[in-house]
Amino acid sequence: MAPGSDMEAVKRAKVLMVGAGGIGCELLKTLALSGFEDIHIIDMDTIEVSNLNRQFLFRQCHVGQSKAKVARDAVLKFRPHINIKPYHANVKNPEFNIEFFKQFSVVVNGLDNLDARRHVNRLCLAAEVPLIESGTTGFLGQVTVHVKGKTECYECQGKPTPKTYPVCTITNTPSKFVHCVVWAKDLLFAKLFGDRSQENDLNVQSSDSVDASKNTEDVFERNPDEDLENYGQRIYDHVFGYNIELALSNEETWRQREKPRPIYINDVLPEKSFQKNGYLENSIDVNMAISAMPALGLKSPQDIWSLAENTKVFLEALSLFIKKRVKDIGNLMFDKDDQLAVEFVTAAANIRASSFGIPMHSLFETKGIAGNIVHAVATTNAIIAGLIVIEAIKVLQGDFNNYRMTYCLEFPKRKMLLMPIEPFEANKSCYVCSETPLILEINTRTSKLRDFVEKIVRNKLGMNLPLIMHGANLIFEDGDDIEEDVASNYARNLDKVLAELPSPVTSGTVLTVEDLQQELTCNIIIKHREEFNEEKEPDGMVLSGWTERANDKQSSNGESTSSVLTNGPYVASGKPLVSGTKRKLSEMEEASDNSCNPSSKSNSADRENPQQVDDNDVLDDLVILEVPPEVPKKKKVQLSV
Ligand SMILES: Nc1ncnc2c1ncn2[C@@H]1O[C@H](COP(=O)(O)OP(=O)(O)OP(=O)(O)O)[C@@H](O)[C@H]1O
Ligand SMILES: [Zn+2]
Repeated sequence: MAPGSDMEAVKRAKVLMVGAGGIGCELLKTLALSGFEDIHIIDMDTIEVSNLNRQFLFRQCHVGQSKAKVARDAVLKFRPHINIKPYHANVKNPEFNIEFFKQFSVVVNGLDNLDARRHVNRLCLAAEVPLIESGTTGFLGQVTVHVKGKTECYECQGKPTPKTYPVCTITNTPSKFVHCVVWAKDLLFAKLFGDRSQENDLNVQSSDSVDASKNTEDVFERNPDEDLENYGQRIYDHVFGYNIELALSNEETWRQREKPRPIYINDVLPEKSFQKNGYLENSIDVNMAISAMPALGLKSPQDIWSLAENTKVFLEALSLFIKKRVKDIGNLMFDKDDQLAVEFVTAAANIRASSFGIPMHSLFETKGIAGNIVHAVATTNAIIAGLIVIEAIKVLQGDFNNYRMTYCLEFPKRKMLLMPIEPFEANKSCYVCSETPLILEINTRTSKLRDFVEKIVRNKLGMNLPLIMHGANLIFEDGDDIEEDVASNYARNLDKVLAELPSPVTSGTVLTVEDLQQELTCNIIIKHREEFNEEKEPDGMVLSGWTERANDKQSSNGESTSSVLTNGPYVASGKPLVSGTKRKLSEMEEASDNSCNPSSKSNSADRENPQQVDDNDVLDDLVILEVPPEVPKKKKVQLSV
């Protein structure tokens, strides 16, 4: 319960809690027990069995029900007289507009993805409602306070891009198991079962291998009269045998690297023992999740399968997708909760690993890597929830001098497990909370409006329902209520290159991009540029102006400083809130690893410092900096007395 003097503000407050998962359950309980009496909850999910170990407001009997509603009911049992209003919905829905947000005294987030966090940040800014943000990953966590006009907004600091890898490392020169998993998941799985119209680097081999592109054009298509067994073997031999042979033909690549070994099915299963086992014929219990393992006698997800077992799982899973899930093919995205997908990816990653002399892993481990899973720690969620409530109370009291962003560390430093830091002031060039224009370097003669909308407006700027204007001309708009002829006009525009739009976009053009729901407007100055570096600038365009980089340099990292944290990972301020799901290979880039250059063999051992959470490459939800921010160079908020 909040101290007596705080109680009035707490009792009167109307709180919006977004997300009723790991942090949200703790938060709702702590809010209720601290004296809050009017709480609205938005969560779009239903309860899953896997939530029960830490989302303690939920029980087995609630599986399948709305998290927001069940959380409300659970808390009303011990605080029956308070008002809790649940919304089983996506916070990005239009009903949660600025007017809706304005009714609240404070918004508290218990979310798990960047997209929703950015959206809530924008609505809080527009509605002028204070926001308390939070995030946890394993033992690490953080809480930040965002009050318009007083502190930075959630987006004032650049969000780190998730851990990424150069395309050539994935396609040609994997050196770690994670590279094989990314290949299996984002290339092979996507190629066989995903949207075939999407670009896919699976076939990229050495640039001089003319045959590669010729031969691989149709290889993933199943011929109409081809039986499943032949198809599976053909794919196997192509990706693990033929493609590796091709890669080997580029001798320069292997001058300083271990050569991979091509693997053909006849080498692994000379007797075609999988046929004898009847792997294609096993009937599947329709009530069970479709799985390749039972028919092959593989029981434990913790076991590391042999090459032969991986080969059988590969063939069986491929066959099951075609026999049992043919409707999904063409639309599938890898999902860590899809057993058959995990089996296929595990097998494919292991076979590739074996080819490159990389140790193989179990299905359990592969699932963790492929799904970016960092196991949640209930106590971290509880600590973070407590800190959120403490900051919410300060915000309600207007106790501006005492706002703190707080980091929860894995190991105590100077006997402190929680690191409180004064909040930063707003970044004057933040495109979200200031009006600074952005600059986009782009090839206006080759890039289509669609590329601009997808890569910049949606991905980089996080806009939900964008509207794009060139002067007074509307060139694109998204929404349900657009008339048919206008919509088909926009659709035509999307397929045009920028310079050939009805009002041509060329160097010097200023585009205005708006999201009315988020009440966000940005001006983007276009600069034509002919060429881009495929590895370093995979989008084929570069957005700047928002001095994310400058901030990074200024802040912490350079001058900041507490020696307190020097040896350990440090959770960067305001950052750990990046979603770690479904990355495209085209977005992949790993700054320190330029393995495309054959002479720059990456020294993975150097990078495998167990102190840095880096390696298993599973920590996408949290940003770890190697240098701690003690005395941030970035200006702190001027505290008024
Ligand atoms: N756009 C959104 N609108 C509403 N709720 C959201 C939105 N995005 C995420 N959430 C909710 O935020 C919560 C985050 O909780 P948490 O991180 O514990 O994830 P989880 O889905 O419960 O667990 P896990 O990902 O480990 O299975 C989830 O309940 C999720 O439904
Ligand atoms: Zn900002």
